Amino acid sequence: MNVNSWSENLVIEHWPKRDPNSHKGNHGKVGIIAGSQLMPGAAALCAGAAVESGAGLTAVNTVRTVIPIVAGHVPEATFYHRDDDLNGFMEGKDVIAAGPGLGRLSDDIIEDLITNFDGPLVIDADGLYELRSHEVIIRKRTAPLIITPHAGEMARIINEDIEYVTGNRYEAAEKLAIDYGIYVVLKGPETIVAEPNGTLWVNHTGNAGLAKGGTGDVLTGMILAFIGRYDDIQPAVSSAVYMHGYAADYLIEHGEAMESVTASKVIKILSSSFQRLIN
Ligand SMILES: NC(=O)C1=CN([C@@H]2O[C@H](COP(=O)(O)OP(=O)(O)OC[C@H]3O[C@@H](n4cnc5c(N)ncnc54)[C@H](OP(=O)(O)O)[C@@H]3O)[C@@H](O)[C@H]2O)[C@@H](O)CC1
Ligand SMILES: Nc1ncnc2c1ncn2[C@@H]1O[C@H](COP(=O)(O)OP(=O)(O)O)[C@@H](O)[C@H]1O
Repeated sequence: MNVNSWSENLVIEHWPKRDPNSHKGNHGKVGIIAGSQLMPGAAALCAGAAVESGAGLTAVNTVRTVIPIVAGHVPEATFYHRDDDLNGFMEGKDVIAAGPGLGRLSDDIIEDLITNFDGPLVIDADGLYELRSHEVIIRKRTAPLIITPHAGEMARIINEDIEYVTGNRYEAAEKLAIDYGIYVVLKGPETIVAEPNGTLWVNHTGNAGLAKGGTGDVLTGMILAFIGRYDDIQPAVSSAVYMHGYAADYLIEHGEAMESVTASKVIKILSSSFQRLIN
């Protein structure tokens, strides 16, 4: 098994410099399909993390009632009604993430994206609920697919129990990545990024303060923004995972109690985390 560590030096080496002559269109036109009436926060956290991670243009596709809530938290985002034609939302997007707080009744959206969106696609959370039933269209897809399951979601995708996944993390991530030809981000302490060829990258940042609802939604927004800014998928995904954990570690260094780490605080400290490590 080919297991590597994604280190601080690799994050710095791959960090894309912001060209002084660039404009917003050069830093990723990213789309987020997230949120539902009872989970508006997932969309707000995902969009907030994308904006704070450097995405040039962030568009959010969500239900009508959730738009004012997300806009109140992320005025930089633009919006698209969930009921409107999905092709219109896909148009012009460099990368799309779908799933946080989506609810489990929106699988037609996931199927449509896998089949018809020709850029990198990130699927997380509720978007993963029926993933196993899409094996055939996933194998046919040519553009990159990145999935970000926690152990519970991974167990459902591979039809094993959670104990199997937690006891066989490397094997499970490697096998699924190769079988489906996708990038698998198996979350948890020491998150693993598996490439479609089976190469594994393990992350060593982060702490148990992250074990709280919403931090995965933040990671999805970061992965989305990083993919929008990088040339290659794996360095983007591994660096986003690294900086998500690094920001949580930085909160603890700043005197935050592990109990009081929140997804919103992770977003707020991203800027100084990037500043300390990179700039
Ligand atoms: N503010 C908002 O709007 C928020 C919205 N959110 C949205 O909620 C939606 C549901 O997402 P979810 O991950 O909470 O699904 P959920 O059905 O509980 O888990 C499925 C199974 O997996 C298990 N399991 C979970 N993690 C595990 C682990 N690390 N290691 C091992 N097992 C683990 C879990 O086990 P259990 O917790 O029962 O022990 C259960 O059996 C999703 O759309 C998300 O975006 C949240 O982000 C919160 C903030
Ligand atoms: N004990 C831990 N140590 C380090 N990172 C953790 C720990 N627990 C959770 N995390 C990280 O926090 C995030 C949780 O994501 P997820 O389970 O999808 O939560 P949610 O869906 O509520 O946002 C993941 O990035 C995971 O790697």
